Amino acid sequence: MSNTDTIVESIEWRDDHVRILDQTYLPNREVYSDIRDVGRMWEAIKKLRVRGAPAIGIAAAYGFYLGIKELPENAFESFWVEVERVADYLETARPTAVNLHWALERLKTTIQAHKDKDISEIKDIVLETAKTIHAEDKRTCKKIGENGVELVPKEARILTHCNTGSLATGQYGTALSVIFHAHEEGNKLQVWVDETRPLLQGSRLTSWELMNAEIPMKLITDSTAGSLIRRGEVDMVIVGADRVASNGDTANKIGTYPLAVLANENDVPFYVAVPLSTIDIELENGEDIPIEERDGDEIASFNDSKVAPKKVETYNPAFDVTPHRYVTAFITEEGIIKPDFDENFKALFED
Ligand SMILES: CSC[C@H]1O[C@H](OP(=O)(O)O)[C@H](O)[C@@H]1O
Repeated sequence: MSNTDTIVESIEWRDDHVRILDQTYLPNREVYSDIRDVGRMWEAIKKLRVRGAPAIGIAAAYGFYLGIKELPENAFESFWVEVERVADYLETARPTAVNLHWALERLKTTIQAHKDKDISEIKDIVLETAKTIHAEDKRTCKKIGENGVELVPKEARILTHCNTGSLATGQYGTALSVIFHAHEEGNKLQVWVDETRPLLQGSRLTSWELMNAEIPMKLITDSTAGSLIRRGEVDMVIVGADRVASNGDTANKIGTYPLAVLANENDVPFYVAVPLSTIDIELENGEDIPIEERDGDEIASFNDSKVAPKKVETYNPAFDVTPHRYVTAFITEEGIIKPDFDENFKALFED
């Protein structure tokens, strides 16, 4: 068994509930939580107990099932009203990662096609579709990793931002899947891991995943990345994404945009690893991507102790948008997508 097959799974359907690895406790404790209702799933997504665009989509799909599974089976009209309400409720958990919306739309479209069936059958279809979305994502992320290996030099110093590993997806990850697979192929890697303030997905989660996989890495502050790039100590940057517009403008964790500009300025390739489920093909460009603004206390406190004066004013956007001109290529399950992104993405989405 290759060591990529032993990579952790952050979310799992178990008989009648969802089991998640609660990422807010990592890396110090591996705490698993059983989620049995849609309200708990909404809270888990909101608090980043489960996080990362693909994982959020999978979690929302299971959450949707949890939200409808107890609905009465003899009240047809109110069932369909509740279906919309549950989907709308889950959509409010986090606005930027398009996978949340994509998964819910896919579930609603699927059951619309079975409107003539009994409610109990429709509930079963929802659960089966959620499991399919989950299984597809594992295969998709493995493929992203396999496709990305061709871009990784035999010896490479790779910089990455936030967490894009198995924890952020069904398994393997996106940008980290490329790193896992290149390592598996025998490439000599060293990964620069941005800590990724304020929630430290890099230091807490990416470090944990890479050390578990025994991949050489060094943890750095976000503000160190620029001088490493300037000094020629970074051979490539690979990040994930939360929403990609049809022209290639990319929303990702805050701090991605400056990395892209610095990589471009220093002729370092900047890659975005992303499943097609994160591409919002209806969106013309990145201007209208909703950017989640989170509680300022995430900046003003650390481990429940204040690191800023009481009542300090804050601004805490969780994502930024990188214009497509700074992206060298996208690494997807369908292969490497180079400019013109508009044309090439549309070709991928043609029926
Ligand atoms: C593979 S998607 C990972 C993506 O999601 C992260 O955001 P968050 O930790 O807030 O869910 C970050 O933007 C990653 O690139």
